[in-house]
Amino acid sequence: MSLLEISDLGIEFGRRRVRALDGISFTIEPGQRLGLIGESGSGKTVTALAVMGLLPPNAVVSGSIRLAGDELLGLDEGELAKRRGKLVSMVFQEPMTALDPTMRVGRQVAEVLRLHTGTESGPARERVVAMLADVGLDDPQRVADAFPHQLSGGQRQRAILAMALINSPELVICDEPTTALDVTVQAMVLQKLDQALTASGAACLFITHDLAVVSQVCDQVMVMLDGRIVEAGSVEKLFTNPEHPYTRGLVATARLDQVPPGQRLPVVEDFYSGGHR
Ligand SMILES: Nc1ncnc2c1ncn2[C@@H]1O[C@H](COP(=O)(O)OP(=O)(O)OP(=O)(O)O)[C@@H](O)[C@H]1O
Repeated sequence: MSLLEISDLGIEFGRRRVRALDGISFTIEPGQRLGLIGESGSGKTVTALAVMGLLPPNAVVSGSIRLAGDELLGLDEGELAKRRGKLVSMVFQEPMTALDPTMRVGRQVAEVLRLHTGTESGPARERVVAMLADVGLDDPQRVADAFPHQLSGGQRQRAILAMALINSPELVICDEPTTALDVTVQAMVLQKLDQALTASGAACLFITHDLAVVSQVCDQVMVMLDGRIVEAGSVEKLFTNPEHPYTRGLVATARLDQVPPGQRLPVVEDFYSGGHR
């Protein structure tokens, strides 16, 4: 049984039923890391939010999302909340919006642990500090006692990683987790993510604009364009033998070995107007 099985997932928004996802299907096996790459507005984030059960109320969803064998579509908020953080967790792009500015970082990570395991505060503190150390924070006691604004962007993003990993979820969804960081910090956070995923054996859906980033974390990748998956395969195959014209355009303009981390992919307009074929 696949860990995540998405079949013919469609999402439309609002009364005018604007289509954001057009019947996509894919699976993630336990421990597998799958990249989802595509330009802004192609539907990457709505795919992630659908799996988390966090779509806004004006979203009309069709198809099927099975996580660990259970159909998620149609579950009530209580059932979805039980799975969030424990079975599946998400790392968002902007750590400042994911962290509560008024609460010390250690307490925020401990809350996620307590919510799902009921761990008492003494042992929770120990687990939290150990987890902060695991994601590469040098002074985990100090970080645990700090408020978010007292940390650097890279430290905050690693605290978010700790929060996403503390309950050993089976699937971690990362939505542009390092886009807001500068290049050297980005590389370090990706390395810690890679190590933490390897240590826990968690699967990962990794959303990014960035060819270089996807190859650091994933071996399989899907290319999304206008709410559809237009190509999927191993990172190596995609970059050596891309089949879809859009993917060919991406690869032609951004050879993987020449893309510095942080560089954005060309957008579709560049492709159609720039003669990348
Ligand atoms: N709450 C909403 N109401 C209406 N339309 C929405 C809503 N959220 C997303 N959309 C639309 O769904 C489509 C897909 O958006 P999505 O955020 O998934 O793109 P993305 O690929 O993640 O882009 P980015 O890389 O910029 O985050 C877009 O056309 C967007 O305008």
